[in-house]
Amino acid sequence: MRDQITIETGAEDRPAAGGAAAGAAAEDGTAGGKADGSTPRRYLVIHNPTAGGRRGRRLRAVTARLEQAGLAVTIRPTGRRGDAESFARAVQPGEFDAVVAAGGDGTINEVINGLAVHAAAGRPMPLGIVPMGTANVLAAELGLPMAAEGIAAVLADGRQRDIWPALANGRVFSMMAGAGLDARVVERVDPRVKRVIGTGAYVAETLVQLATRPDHRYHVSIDGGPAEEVASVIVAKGHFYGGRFICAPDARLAEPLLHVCLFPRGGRLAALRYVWGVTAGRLARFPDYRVVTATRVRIEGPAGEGLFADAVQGDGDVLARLPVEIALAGWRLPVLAG
Ligand SMILES: Nc1ncnc2c1ncn2[C@@H]1O[C@H](COP(=O)(O)OP(=O)(O)OP(=O)(O)O)[C@@H](O)[C@H]1O
Repeated sequence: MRDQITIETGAEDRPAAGGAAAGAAAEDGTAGGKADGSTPRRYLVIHNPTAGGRRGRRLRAVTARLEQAGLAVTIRPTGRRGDAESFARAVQPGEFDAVVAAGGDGTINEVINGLAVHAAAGRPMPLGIVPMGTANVLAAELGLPMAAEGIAAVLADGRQRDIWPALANGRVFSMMAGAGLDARVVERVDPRVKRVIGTGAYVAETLVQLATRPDHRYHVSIDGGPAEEVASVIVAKGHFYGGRFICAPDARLAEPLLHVCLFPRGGRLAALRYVWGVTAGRLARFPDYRVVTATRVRIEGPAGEGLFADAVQGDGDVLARLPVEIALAGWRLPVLAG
């Protein structure tokens, strides 16, 4: 059954769009495909070959298992930033039964932004995930396995769970968005260092930012209320942050609600204390730290003051610039997550 895996090398190799409409999301909660099994389910795998220090072996093991399970897999490698989103957006109704993002949280975020077009139009295309990044926060939040066998089993099983993404100035995020220290770290972290030392690169960049950055203030308005001044803010859709740290313990992907994490105190010492609180799991005990639920958040900040103070990170990449309007996207995305 070797011919059930197609690996594309360039745009000219891509099959024409179209094909039988198998239905993106079957009513039984599994990915589409004919009930009698006569047509193999077709998965498009969008692969970032540069993600996570090139964990290509994991993807090969996953696709081999999907092939054994009788699925038709098309692998479409990205060539540059933005490709993953374009590939996902270009999928035609009925062309594939699911789109699988093989990469880190940045690539998954791009694929979700591409799938947003289908979901918003009422034709949601299920998302699958092969976690291949540094932190893999979304995979952790969904409780996905990290080994090839487990990943393939979840994808082949086809069972779906709905998540409620959110928007930051029109860009979709699934896990979290933030302004302040973490956004600056995301903007400044060196991808080459990340490839070598993994999540340690974020720790190193956080220390650099703490040592060098001036103290910026941000104004956060929740559900149209009065603006509150903070040093940093994270708007969470899931409860994990930056790996397996927890900022918003009650945030759930399956709930259409934003959890706004407010870090009010300014200054380097306070920032260091918050970083320690997050990494040591002590944040909830800080009397000045608050988490507020919301459906709409506006963040204004030191736009134009330089030093990357106006970056807004979403799912671990810079997604927008301040001022930013954050709100629920208003549509659900089915995810192959067992
Ligand atoms: N072929 C490519 N070449 C360069 N950049 C790419 C390519 N494909 C995707 N990207 C971009 O690279 C960025 C990082 O990718 P991704 O998140 O998948 O991997 P990572 O950085 O190793 O993992 P993590 O986000 O978990 O740290 C994303 O923003 C994505 O848009």
